[in-house]
Amino acid sequence: MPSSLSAASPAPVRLVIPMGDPAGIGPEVVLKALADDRLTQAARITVVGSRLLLQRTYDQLAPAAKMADPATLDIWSEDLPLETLPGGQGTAASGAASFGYLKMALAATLVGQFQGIVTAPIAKSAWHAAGHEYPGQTEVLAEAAGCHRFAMAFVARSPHTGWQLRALLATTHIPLAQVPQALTPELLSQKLALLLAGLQQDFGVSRPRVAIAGLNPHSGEQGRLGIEETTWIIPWLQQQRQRYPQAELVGPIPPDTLWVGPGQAWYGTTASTSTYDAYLALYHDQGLIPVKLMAFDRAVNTTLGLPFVRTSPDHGTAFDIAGQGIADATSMTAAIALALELIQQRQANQGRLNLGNG
Ligand SMILES: NC(=O)C1=CN([C@@H]2O[C@H](COP(=O)(O)OP(=O)(O)OC[C@H]3O[C@@H](n4cnc5c(N)ncnc54)[C@H](O)[C@@H]3O)[C@@H](O)[C@H]2O)C=CC1
Ligand SMILES: NCC(=O)COP(=O)(O)O
Repeated sequence: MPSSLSAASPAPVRLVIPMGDPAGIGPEVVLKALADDRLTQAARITVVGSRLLLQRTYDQLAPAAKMADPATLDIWSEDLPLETLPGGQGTAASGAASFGYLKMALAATLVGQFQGIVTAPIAKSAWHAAGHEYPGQTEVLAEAAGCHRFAMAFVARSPHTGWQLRALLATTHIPLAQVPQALTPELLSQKLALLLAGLQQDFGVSRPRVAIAGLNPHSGEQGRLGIEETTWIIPWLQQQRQRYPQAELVGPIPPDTLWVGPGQAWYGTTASTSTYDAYLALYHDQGLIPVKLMAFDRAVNTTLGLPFVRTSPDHGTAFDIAGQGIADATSMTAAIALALELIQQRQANQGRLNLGNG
């Protein structure tokens, strides 16, 4: 929990949480996270979902787990017949419901009712079954905000050392075979620009140091194990160094050794060889395997480039354990806490701008 959270913010921060797939662990982790008074005192939080389901989740699980009582929450309820939800699997009905919650939260955020959205997990397969062919929530948010440049980043603070891991994925939900075609100098330039802006504006890092992964084993071993590094990634990186003299851009680092420094800094096992303010991974699993290995219980997914703050837990709907009361809400709690931090940081930036203009 960041120490910067305070109930004494100048204006109450307003956050909205679409409840995610009703057949997954979203309702449970939302109620567990909202049992933390530090979060509910620091912001006015609205949940968009099914009041009936939240109540049923509370009635079934609260005796054994610390949960917010839905009666005490601000809930915008879009109720659905609970008998249409077979427990523990995503369906067209659950996908339609979670899509509807997201759209409702988004519409209210776009007209300024909320400064941030914390999305609980949805199942892409359930969305597709319901006819919503989006790769994920990120693309729905970006499209509605009219945002063509956006990026998926993961942030986690080590409970062992306090070090903050930040990783951005250059490509996300596409088949692995499409990654080499999808990766272009233009795309990487766009993602790097978003990362540097996010580090400076949202995380207060004025002279960012960023490590950029290679694509191939050993970063191509001088063309013997892949040619992308020599044909364009290394020349592209040279250009970016000239473009951003205030930043230190290191790479392409062999993708396996890239994560040695973060692992050491995360666990504090040995003196860290080298760490960076952020890591730019070229595809989903190149970034998310190490992030989840270190921080599955607490990493937060955040979207850079949107006009509002968006965070989400790093885990999915966990249909296999839904309704059992054993879902860990640490990542959901961290997602709400990070949203509050980012909103406070943006308010502080705005305050500085206003003072400068005055
Ligand atoms: N933020 C989001 O909306 C995300 C959604 N997904 C979606 O979730 C669905 C399931 O994806 P999976 O790959 O199975 O990942 P998953 O994260 O739902 O589950 C992976 C494993 O981790 C466990 N797990 C997950 N969250 C947990 C928690 N809070 N506490 C305890 N155990 C937990 C599950 O029981 C399962 O064994 C997919 O449809 C995927 O699209 C996946 C990742 C993020
Ligand atoms: N692997 C991250 C993930 O699935 C989250 O995607 P999104 O719904 O936040 O776009």
